[in-house]
Amino acid sequence: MSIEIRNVSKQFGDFQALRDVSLDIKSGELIALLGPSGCGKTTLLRIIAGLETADVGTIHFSGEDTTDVHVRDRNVGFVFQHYALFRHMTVFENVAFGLRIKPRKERPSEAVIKEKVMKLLKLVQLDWIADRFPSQLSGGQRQRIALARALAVEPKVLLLDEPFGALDAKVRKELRRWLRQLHDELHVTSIFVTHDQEEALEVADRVVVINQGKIEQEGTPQQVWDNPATPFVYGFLGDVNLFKGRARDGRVYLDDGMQMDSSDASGAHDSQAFAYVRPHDLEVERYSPGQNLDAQGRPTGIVAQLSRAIVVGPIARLELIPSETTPNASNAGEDGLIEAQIPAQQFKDMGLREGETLVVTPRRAKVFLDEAAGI
Ligand SMILES: Nc1ncnc2c1ncn2[C@@H]1O[C@H](COP(=O)(O)OP(=O)(O)OP(=O)(O)O)[C@@H](O)[C@H]1O
Repeated sequence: MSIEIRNVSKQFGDFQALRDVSLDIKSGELIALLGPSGCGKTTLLRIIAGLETADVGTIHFSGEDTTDVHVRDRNVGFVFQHYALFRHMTVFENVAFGLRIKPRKERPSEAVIKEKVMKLLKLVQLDWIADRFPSQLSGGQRQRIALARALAVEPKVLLLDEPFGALDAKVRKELRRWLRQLHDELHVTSIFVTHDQEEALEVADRVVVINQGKIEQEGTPQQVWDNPATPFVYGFLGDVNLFKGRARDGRVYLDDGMQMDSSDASGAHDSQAFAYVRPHDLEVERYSPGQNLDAQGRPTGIVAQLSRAIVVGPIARLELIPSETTPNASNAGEDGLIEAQIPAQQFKDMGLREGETLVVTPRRAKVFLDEAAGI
């Protein structure tokens, strides 16, 4: 079943939770709604489910307006972060619940229920604990049972609200891989709410980034990662250094003294510029005088002191303090640090030591201009 969301807005008192949200979800797609706490993800999910009504806008399921369709007739399955399984029922009975409460005419026979529940328990790889009670399960097992229970009534749409939010990192990782495999088998149109960018990028066919009730960007995980459309998306998708400066005629002059060409700045006359550089897109070299200048004597990298190196596994995370900043420079992180990431092997081969002076040069930067701030 496809879902068409058109111009949906929702207000709670004075607070605008959703602003003119439009989104098309294809049948069988797995979509991640990604955004910070309070951005409106759950509200959108609840409106799709019919648990909440939009002030403005419509939701269509496969072209059919759902406005007057009651939540129980929408054929939607849910899994929430704290999905309370019925404590007094076994795993088997929990999964069978949705089938047993169907009206008599639609209710399957006991034999069919048994077959179906056991098939679902096999699918979530928990058929061996059918007789246990929820209190005897781990958190990850409980969420898999919650998913089996949601799937028992063969929903056309599956809504998952931070389903792995309460679990530890290792189990989360296992379950998200497992959810992806399950989705590839069943192809139920699914919407997955998360504030964890890694989870969204790994699981979804398409990621929808939401901020303050508005869609900032939508696209495949790769599109969104490679080309964040706004500073917000850049910042939300992972660690990033922000360098401020000014841009003129395709060239960016950062407050740290570094300059670079950027096609993002081609139309700039004299605008404020914000250059975003991911830690692994910074090249790190040992400093020697004059070495960070190009043929015309213009600085291409930032001279900085290595204040801290954290080497864990294959990656070395370097924290650097820029040496030459103009008085009003407020660059990189809020604490003024630049973060670079290089392979741990390179770190060892270079024999870097804390306190050394290095040069960091962006291999790749995305520049956003604030024309309004131009002179
Ligand atoms: N019934 C309600 N009454 C008043 N305000 C509400 C109601 N439901 C949600 N809100 C507000 O709307 C905003 C969006 O809430 P929502 O639950 O959609 O956010 P979210 O992105 O899912 O956040 P989280 O990740 O923390 O669950 C929040 O500021 C919340 O306080």
